[in-house]
Amino acid sequence: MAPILGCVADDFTGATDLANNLVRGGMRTVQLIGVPGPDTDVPDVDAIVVALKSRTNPAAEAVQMSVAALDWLKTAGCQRFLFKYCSTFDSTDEGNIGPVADALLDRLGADFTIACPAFPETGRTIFKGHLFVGDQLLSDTHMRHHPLTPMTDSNLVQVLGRQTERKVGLIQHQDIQRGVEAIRAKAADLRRDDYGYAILDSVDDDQLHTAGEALADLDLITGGSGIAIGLPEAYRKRGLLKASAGANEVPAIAGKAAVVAGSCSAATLGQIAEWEKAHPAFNIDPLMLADGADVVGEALAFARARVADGPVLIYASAPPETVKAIQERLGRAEAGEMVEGAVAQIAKALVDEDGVRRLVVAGGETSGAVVSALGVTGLHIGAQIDPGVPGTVTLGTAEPIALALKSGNFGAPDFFEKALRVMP
Ligand SMILES: Nc1ncnc2c1ncn2[C@@H]1O[C@H](COP(=O)(O)OP(=O)(O)O)[C@@H](O)[C@H]1O
Ligand SMILES: O=C(O)[C@@H](O)C(=O)COP(=O)(O)O
Repeated sequence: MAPILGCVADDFTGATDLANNLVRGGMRTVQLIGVPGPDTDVPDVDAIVVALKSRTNPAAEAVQMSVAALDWLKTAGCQRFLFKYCSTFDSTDEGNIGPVADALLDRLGADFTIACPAFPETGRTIFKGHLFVGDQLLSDTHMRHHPLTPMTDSNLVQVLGRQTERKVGLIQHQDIQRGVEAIRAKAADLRRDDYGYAILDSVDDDQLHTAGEALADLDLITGGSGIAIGLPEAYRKRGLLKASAGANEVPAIAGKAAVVAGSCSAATLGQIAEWEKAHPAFNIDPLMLADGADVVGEALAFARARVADGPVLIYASAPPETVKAIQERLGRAEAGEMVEGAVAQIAKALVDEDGVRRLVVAGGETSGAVVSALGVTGLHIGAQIDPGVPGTVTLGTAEPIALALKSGNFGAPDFFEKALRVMP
């Protein structure tokens, strides 16, 4: 049977977040890393998530990768598609959410979709088109200082409107409260009035379940992982998805453990502080890296002296004022790439040379760099560690590795310890 849903995710942690919600709904899901080649076997699953590292690429590149992923998913037999981006709508006025969604709509010959980054379980809600994180508007949170995609406007109608030529409308809270038919009617009205997109309000999981039922037959849905929570049940009602127990079963992996972090998000900084209370940690200084010091070698020496006795953390993460100063000296993209490269090199050496088989990575871009360096081609999705983050087991590596890819913003303060305790 062909998969029901084909997904294109704009970063690797985002992809596991989406896969986690599909698995929790009972859909057998595999995550593939990068655009699959023509010879890649189509896994026997209900959903495939193609994880790209396209969130912060130039828009034209992100479009090209996303369309290639869509084409592969179409060839694999998928008939419905989902474009997954960040629940904090990480993007700039140049893209990449608008340009990629436009290109996917064009490729599918579709003229309308929704945009809904809501993920209430992690505090992301949308009300009257405005995105909240917890009790604050997005633009009042630390996201306004994000190293790559600072978010300074919470009005998603405006934010997406600056990224696309198509008209952007809104399906409001009260329409969703009125139920499935009201949502469909509002979507039909907007479509008739030549709107290409509707931002979809959603303040809780019930609304996302209602929206999932209402919109499950769109060719393309766009949003965060929350928009997927209503889809498995909608597919079951349509007879597309059979009851599937054990969608999250993966093998257990033994071996040494490490954590690497390149995320500078508030949640990660809190998790590092919590970890440092009881475990060893090494801080990478990007300015020393830039000066040519052997920071990678020092980090590895630090880890090698300790990893046989217990897990170690290597991190580049720093608070906003430090990141700002570093970016002013090195350039935003240059600093990001350099740090990602160093963290990935360290993770690869720990796996290849030191027997690390249980690895936690913090940060979306950072995860992309690490997963690419390790040669991972896919991930089996296991049970959830914290909302938005499942344990996974790698495909394509010489030996399977238990991997948790943590979005910067996700996870409780004790996430690193918990992940190493509960992941397969
Ligand atoms: N100290 C630092 N100074 C500047 N940039 C940094 C520093 N530490 C990490 N970075 C970069 O910041 C970016 C964080 O993005 P990401 O890994 O996606 O984290 P998040 O999931 O929190 O957004 C990466 O490109 C990373 O290399
Ligand atoms: O939707 C989300 O918030 C996450 O799935 C996600 O995409 C996070 O991205 P990073 O913060 O860059 O890890």
